[in-house]
Amino acid sequence: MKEEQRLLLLQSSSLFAPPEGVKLSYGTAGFRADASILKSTVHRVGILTALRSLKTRSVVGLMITASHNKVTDNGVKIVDPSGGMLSQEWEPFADQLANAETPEALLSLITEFIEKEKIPFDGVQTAEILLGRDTRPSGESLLEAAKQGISSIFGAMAHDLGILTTPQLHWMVRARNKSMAATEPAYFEQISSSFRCLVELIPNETKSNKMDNRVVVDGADGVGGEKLEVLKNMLTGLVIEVRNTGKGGGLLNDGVGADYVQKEKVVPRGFGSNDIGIRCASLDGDADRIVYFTVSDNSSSRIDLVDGDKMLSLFALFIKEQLSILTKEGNENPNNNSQARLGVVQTAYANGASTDYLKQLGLEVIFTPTGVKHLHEKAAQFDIGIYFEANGHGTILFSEFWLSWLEARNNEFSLVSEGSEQQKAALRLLSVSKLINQAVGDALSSLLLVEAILQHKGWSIHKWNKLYQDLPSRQLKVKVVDRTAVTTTNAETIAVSPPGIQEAIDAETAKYSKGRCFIRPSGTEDVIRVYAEASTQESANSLAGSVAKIVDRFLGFGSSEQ
Ligand SMILES: CC(=O)N[C@H]1[C@@H](OP(=O)(O)O)O[C@H](CO)[C@@H](O)[C@@H]1O
Ligand SMILES: [Mg+2]
Repeated sequence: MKEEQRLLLLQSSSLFAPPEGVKLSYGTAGFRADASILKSTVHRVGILTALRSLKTRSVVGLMITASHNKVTDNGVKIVDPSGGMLSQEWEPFADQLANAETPEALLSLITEFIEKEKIPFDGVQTAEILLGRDTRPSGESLLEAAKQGISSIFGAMAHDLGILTTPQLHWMVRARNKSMAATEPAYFEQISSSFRCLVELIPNETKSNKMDNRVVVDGADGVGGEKLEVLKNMLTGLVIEVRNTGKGGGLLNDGVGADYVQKEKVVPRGFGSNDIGIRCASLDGDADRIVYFTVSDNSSSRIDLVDGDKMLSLFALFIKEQLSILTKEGNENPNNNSQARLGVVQTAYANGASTDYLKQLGLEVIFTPTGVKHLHEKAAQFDIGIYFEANGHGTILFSEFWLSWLEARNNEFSLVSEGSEQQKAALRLLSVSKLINQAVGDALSSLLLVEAILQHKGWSIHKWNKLYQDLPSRQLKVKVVDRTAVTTTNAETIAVSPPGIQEAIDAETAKYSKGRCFIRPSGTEDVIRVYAEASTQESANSLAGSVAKIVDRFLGFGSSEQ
C-alpha cells in the first residue's frame, strides 16, 4: 500500500473514535445499535465496502437502516454485487474492523486483509458504491460518515441515492451489475408493469366475480409508506390506502409496523373496529418485510394475522398450479417437462401447521437458521426457491437457467399455440419473476404479488387464511446479562449452551400437548428470543412464559445458575 494511502486511512479514521466498552457484531443483518455510537462503525464499513467493491470488481451497496428497531437505533449493512447480503466469509473481518481500538490497529488489519484476500490495490481498479438510507433522523449524519470511509480509499466513488427502502437498494445494486437500468423509476416501472401483466392474465371466470380490490397498508411511519404513496398511483386494478406514511407525525416502528403487528398480534396505530372485514397489511420500518392481517370481529384491538408462512404457502400454491398447467399431461414435446426443482425454505419460527401444509402439497421443505442471508443462500439452490420467515421476510428466486428455459417455451408457444393456457401459465411465471424482487425480500413487490394472486384466484383474505389453521404460538424477549452465552445448533432449535438449559426447556415443553419451544440470541436486539407453540393459545403463552423464566434463571441479572 502506497504511503499516501496509508496516511489518508490513518487521518480519516482518527476522526471517528470507536465506542468505549462495546463489542459490535455484524449480526443477523449488519451492525445495529443506538445511533449515537455508530459513526465510527459506519465509517469503517465504508472502508470495508470499498474493499468489497475492489475485491469483486463490481458495484456494491451500503444501506443505513435499523429495519424494525426503534427510531433511536440505526445500523449499516453491505449489499453484495449479486444484490444479496454481504458474503458471510467477510463478516469476521467486518467485526474486527468495527472493534479495532486505534487507527494504527485498523490500518494493520486492512493491510493484512488486502494481502490475504489479494485485493487489487494498484489504483487501476476503482471501487464504486451505491448508498441509501431509511428515514431515521440519524441517517443523514451516518451516511456522511460512510462517505468519509469510502473516500479514504483512493479513487473510490460513492453514489448517494438518498432515502430508499432496503430492497430498492439491493435491487439497484443487482441491476447495476447486470448492466440494467438501476434507478428508482426503473424499479417502480418493472414492478408496476409486471403486476399489470398478471392482472391482465386473470382467468375470465374469476374476473367476473368482483372481489374487493382494496387493501389498507400500515406504512410503519417509515420509508415504505412514503414509497407506496408513489407506487400506488402507477397501478390499475388495485386501490391502496396507506396509513402511517411517516408524514402525519407518528414515530417510526412505534406501535406500528410488521414486527410489532406480527409479534404482538394487535392492530397498528390508526387501525381499529372501523376496519373489521378489510384486507390490511403492515410493512416494517425499511420495507423489506410485510405481513397481512384483519381486525378481529370480537375485539377491535386484536388481529387475525396472515404471516410470512401464509404468504409462502400462497406463492407456492400459485407457482405449483402454473407449473402443472405449463407441463400438462398429453403434451408430446419432451422439452416441455418443466423439470423445475421447486423448493421452500423456512426457519424454526415457521408455524408447524405451515410446514405440514407445504409437505402435503408435495413440496421439498428445508430449514435454516434465522436471517435472510441463510434462507436466500439455500433457496438459490433450487430452480424456483421460495423462502419466507414467519415475520414476513422472504422472496422467490428463479434460476437463470430455468428462466431461459421458460423464455424458450414461451417463444415456442407464440409460434404453435398463441394464447393457449400453457402460454398464459408461462407468461404468468415470467411476470412473477419480474415482479418479485430477485435480490432480497421486498415488502412492496410481495404486496403486489399477493394482491395479483388473490385476484387471480378470486379469494378474499379470509379464504386465503383458511389454507391451514396456525397452531397457537407466542414469542417473548428476555433481557439477560450476556445473550451470547446461548449458542444453538440444528437450525437454532437446540441450545447447546449454557449447559442444562435445553434439558430444562425440554422438560417444560413435554408438559404441553403439541408443545414446541426454542430459544436463541437475537442478532438485532440485546435479548434472548423465546418461541413457543402448543395446542391452545393459553398453553402457548404459558409455555413461553415458563421458558422465559428458565432463561432468566440461567442468564438473567439475578441468575443463580452462573
Ligand atoms: C424472530 C425474528 O423476527 N427475527 C428477525 C430479527 O432477527 P433476530 O436475530 O431474531 O433479532 O431481525 C432479522 C433482520 O430483520 C430477521 O431476519 C429475523 O427474522
Ligand atoms: Mg426490515
